Amino acid sequence: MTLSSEAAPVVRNASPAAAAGPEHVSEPTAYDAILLASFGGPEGQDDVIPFLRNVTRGRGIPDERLEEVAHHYRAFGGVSPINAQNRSLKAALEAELATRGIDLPVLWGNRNWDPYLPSVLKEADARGLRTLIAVATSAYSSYSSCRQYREDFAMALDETGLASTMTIDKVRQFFDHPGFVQPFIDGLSAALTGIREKFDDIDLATEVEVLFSTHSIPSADAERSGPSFRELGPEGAYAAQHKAVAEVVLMAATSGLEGQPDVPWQLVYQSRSGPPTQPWLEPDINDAIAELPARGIRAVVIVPLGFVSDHMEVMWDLDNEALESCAEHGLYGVRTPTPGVDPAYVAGLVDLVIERIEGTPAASRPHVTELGPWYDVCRPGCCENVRLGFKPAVSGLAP
Ligand SMILES: CC1=C(CCC(=O)O)c2cc3nc(cc4[nH]c(cc5[nH]c(cc1n2)c(C)c5CCC(=O)O)c(CCC(=O)O)c4C)C(CCC(=O)O)=C3C
Ligand SMILES: [Fe+2]
Repeated sequence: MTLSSEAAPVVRNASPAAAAGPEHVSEPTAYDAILLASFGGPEGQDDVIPFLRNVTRGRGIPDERLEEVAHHYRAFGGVSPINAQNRSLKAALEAELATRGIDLPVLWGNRNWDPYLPSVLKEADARGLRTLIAVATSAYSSYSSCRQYREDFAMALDETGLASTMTIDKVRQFFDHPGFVQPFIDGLSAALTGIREKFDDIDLATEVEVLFSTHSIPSADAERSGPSFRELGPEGAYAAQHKAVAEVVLMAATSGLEGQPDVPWQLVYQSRSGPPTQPWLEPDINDAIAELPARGIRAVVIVPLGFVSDHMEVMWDLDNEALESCAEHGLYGVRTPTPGVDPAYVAGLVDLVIERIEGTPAASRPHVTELGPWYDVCRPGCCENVRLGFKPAVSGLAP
């Protein structure tokens, strides 16, 4: 069943089974294909401005301003690492599905660059694939990392005329799924061991700081992240989810180290954009780094907790800018890996699809924080954008 496109604000294209399920978990569903949905990125210098126009569409940002953002991409030949990451991830998912004997095609579509979502939906329709389960390359709850994907699915269904014949559900936000979390634990554990080997006199409990870094978002978006009925503090589900995962990662990474040191840590934000008058989540990672020497810190581990793979934000804002900030302040700095195509992560994404096919009860769903397992179908008002206004979205419940 699909609700008509005029009927907003309502759930559109969430399968009736999904909408009817208990609070967290939808009914078992026989999906035809996985839709690997991502942000997209330019693949050459000529793509950069058209890509940025896509990202900022509807916000009237002049090309001159876009050129300022473009210099990150220009420095890498106009090529974002994100598409190569997604091609690898698609291949890894296909290999994992084949190993498990699961016959489920993986379609890859982006919000902001080729292959665009509408063309992928047309292809799916032509192949008779009409009940899709989306895996978005984004783990946490916020407008940019969840709802905007759901809105763009709804838009693509409208644009292609498939809204009444195709269903797009979406796996739960997987910030606390063990498959996503494990690569961060492994990376942090290796980095701390490496620091101990490099500086044999260093005290991990007083001279090292772990900076868990994620994308900053407007404070107004943070406040509205997650379902409106959950009291998760003024920075909403977005910050709460990151903090909860950071604690788990730190605990697991240090428990294997000799003496189980209590390593200081904080959640920091990066890649802020928007006008300076608009409040975004803080502290910025570079400001946080500047404060560290005065507290006797000698080494910093940057854990890119908000990123599923090596995006431009990781390559530029962390490896270029943040590690440079460390050097400027006389700090030894190291950045740990993103999940990328780590086998635990790939297997975890497949598990997230299987739990939807099987309708696994909430109690049996893996999750490593008290906040999860997150909802199969977004709750009323979830991650609404107060700046850009209401748009219909799939895979969510009406207020
Ligand atoms: C939370 C979050 C994620 C993580 C979730 C997810 O992974 O989806 C994310 C991912 C990404 N963001 C990306 C790139 C960009 N994001 C922009 C702008 C913005 N991002 C925001 C937030 C997020 N963004 C916000 C609140 C804005 C301001 C726009 C607004 O007011 O709503 C702009 C416009 C220019 C600018 O404003 O700087 C660009 C070019 C790329 C591709 C990188 C590559 O090529 O590797 C990726 C994966
Ligand atoms: Fe972004």
